[in-house]
Amino acid sequence: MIYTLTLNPSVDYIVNVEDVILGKLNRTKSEAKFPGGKGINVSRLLSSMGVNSIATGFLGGFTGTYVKDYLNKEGIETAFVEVEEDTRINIKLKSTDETEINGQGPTITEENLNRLKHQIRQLTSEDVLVLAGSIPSKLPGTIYEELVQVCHETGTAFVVDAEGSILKRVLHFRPFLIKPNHHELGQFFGKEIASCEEALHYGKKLVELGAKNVIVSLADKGAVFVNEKVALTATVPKGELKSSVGAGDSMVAAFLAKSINSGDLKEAFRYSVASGSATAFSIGLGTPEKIDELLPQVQLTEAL
Ligand SMILES: Nc1ncnc2c1ncn2[C@@H]1O[C@H](COP(=O)(O)OP(=O)(O)OP(=O)(O)O)[C@@H](O)[C@H]1O
Ligand SMILES: O=P(O)(O)OC[C@@]1(O)O[C@H](CO)[C@@H](O)[C@@H]1O
Repeated sequence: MIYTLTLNPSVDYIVNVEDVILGKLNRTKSEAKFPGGKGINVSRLLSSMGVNSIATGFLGGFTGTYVKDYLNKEGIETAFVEVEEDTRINIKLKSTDETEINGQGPTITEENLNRLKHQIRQLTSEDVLVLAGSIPSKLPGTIYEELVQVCHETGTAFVVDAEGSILKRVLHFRPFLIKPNHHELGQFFGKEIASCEEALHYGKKLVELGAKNVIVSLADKGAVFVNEKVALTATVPKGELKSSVGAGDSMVAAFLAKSINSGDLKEAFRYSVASGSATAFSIGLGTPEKIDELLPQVQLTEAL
């Protein structure tokens, strides 16, 4: 079974305002809300592709109930640890630019955390754990490392989608997949990374440091894939950017779904790029139909 772990889920409130004027009353042109948080987005995308997963992490209050009910209505099994305070609301403001304001999230007690650790300890070598998103400020900064250590002991394959400083701590445990964007990759190496060539160069270093498969996304500039056997660059489909929220998570979900079903990692990468763009061209997550429509625009080139 695939488990997705979102330590700090959210209700994403996506508002479209024509021209935001700070310090004034602005009215929305359109608005939408969705359950959010990176692991949750992975579960939702997997579900739309017919792949089951169990979503876990911490949820609380009326916003937590909204997230849980929404997922359950979509047929996604949940195993969240309930916390007392409300799950956060993250504002995604789409105007001429995209602006995000992410909340801090609820307090997580030691007992809450122990319950989660106990859950993760029950996973086996038959399972895959996707750890995605930031670590809430109330939790120890080493939590991913601790959980990944448990996966290492139980033989559970794991995927990490998180910022560079977190990646640094987990690479030696040999994640099945990591998916930094070019900013996160740059943060990892203390360099600015702006092209697919640079991303390939540093992506290969992540493989040397322990990652089994690495995808680096560069938004509309392309994406790269590296493992011990191949290095590929991909073109990215052209279209109207509606909201990139969840685009990276959609890449992770599609790669997992395809690689588990077919074992063909190149095709999984191609599908993953189409999936990222399907979401970027949608309000909310992309659909399998949209992914299939965009797939012909994703061309792979083997890098030397
Ligand atoms: N403007 C765009 N045009 C086409 N595709 C895009 C665009 N922006 C994002 N994508 C698609 O989404 C994928 C992920 O985008 P990006 O590199 O912004 O990742 P990310 O920063 O992890 O995303 P997120 O917004 O979810 O945090 C890209 O590889 C691409 O397939
Ligand atoms: O605050 P974090 O955990 O870094 O990111 C949370 C978040 O911005 O990421 C998802 C998109 O990837 C959204 O659904 C959610 O609001």
